[in-house]
Amino acid sequence: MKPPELPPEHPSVATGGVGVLLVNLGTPDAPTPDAVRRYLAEFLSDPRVVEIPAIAWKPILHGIILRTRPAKSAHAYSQVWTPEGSPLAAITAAQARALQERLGDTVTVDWAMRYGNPSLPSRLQAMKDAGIDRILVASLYPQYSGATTASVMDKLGDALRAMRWQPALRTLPPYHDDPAYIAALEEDVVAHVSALDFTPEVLLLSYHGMPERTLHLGDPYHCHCRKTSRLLTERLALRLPDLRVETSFQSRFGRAKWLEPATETVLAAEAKAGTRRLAILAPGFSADCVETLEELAIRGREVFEEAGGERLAVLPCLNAREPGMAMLEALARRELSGWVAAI
Ligand SMILES: C=CC1=C(C)c2cc3[nH]c(cc4nc(cc5[nH]c(cc1n2)c(C)c5CCC(=O)O)C(CCC(=O)O)=C4C)c(C)c3C=C
Ligand SMILES: [Fe+2]
Ligand SMILES: [Fe+2]
Repeated sequence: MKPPELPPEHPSVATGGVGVLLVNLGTPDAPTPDAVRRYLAEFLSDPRVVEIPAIAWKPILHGIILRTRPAKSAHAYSQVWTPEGSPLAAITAAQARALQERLGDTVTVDWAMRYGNPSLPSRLQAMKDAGIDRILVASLYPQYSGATTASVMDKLGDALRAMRWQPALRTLPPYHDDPAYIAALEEDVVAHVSALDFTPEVLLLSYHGMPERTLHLGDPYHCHCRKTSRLLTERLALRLPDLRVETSFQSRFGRAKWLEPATETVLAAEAKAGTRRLAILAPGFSADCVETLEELAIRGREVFEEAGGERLAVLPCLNAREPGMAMLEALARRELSGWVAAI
């Protein structure tokens, strides 16, 4: 039977598209104190990130932190800023372009940030307006934590609540122990370590820290990090048998106890104990950012060298290079199954 014709004044409606929305944490729009203050105000007001009751936290945030930290952080950002903007945004955009290439034009790939720009609600709406009504939201956090993965889910819920006509969504599960992720890290570490002009004695796997309390409250983040380290260590033992692999947590914030050991403590302790050549990898970051390029490669290096270390290599994150993109393609194809015929 012929479908009834739409009345002539009916607007055309785009539907039926499938998309992937890559999401990362977010970053300031510029390496200036004002832009950093705007970014930190949004980020540090998220109760998933700072789990202190608002009545106690707001005066500290607005009275102290947002008055002092933006200038310090803006200096850190200005040391790593690129012609394409913040490294985190530039690399996430490059990952989206590379994934688009790999998936072909049956799937539309876009990217968004949890905090700052391009915002998650704006890109979700833009995809829906373009007729993409089945969307895989892929948060680029291999290890689950309430502060990251769950916060993206909260924001998605907020965005959906404001939409009359919602797209169907799928979300990428944490992939901390996925063989494709471990294989990408293994391949990348072996390639980078073999290309160094020195042989590191130690590979330090440095993850972003979290308040220790979150572990006791049931957040699986610490276990996910430890499992990634264990699986990667097992693989590397076969390829680089003389390399000792250690794990640490960086980026401590505030006065509470954070997960240990702290990266800077390990860097100093290793150097003092006689380690002269060390490589660091940050497997929990899918893209290089201020935490790897400034905190590890600039400040971490100072700590290691001041304690007697001689050579430090900060290995790049998976970024948009082949091993990491092959992994993202494999994860995306798996999660899109049934939505797209044999892509
Ligand atoms: C209570 C504070 C913070 C928690 C908890 C936290 C968790 C967390 N963060 C990442 C990933 C990134 N964090 C980045 C920067 C950053 N993180 C915090 C604080 C907490 N993070 C601050 C204040 C900042 C800004 C920089 C600074 O002022 O020191 C970044 C880099 C962003 C960039 O623009 O380059 C990433 C990525 C994870 C994975 C995580 C919990 C697991
Ligand atoms: Fe952070
Ligand atoms: Fe940091």
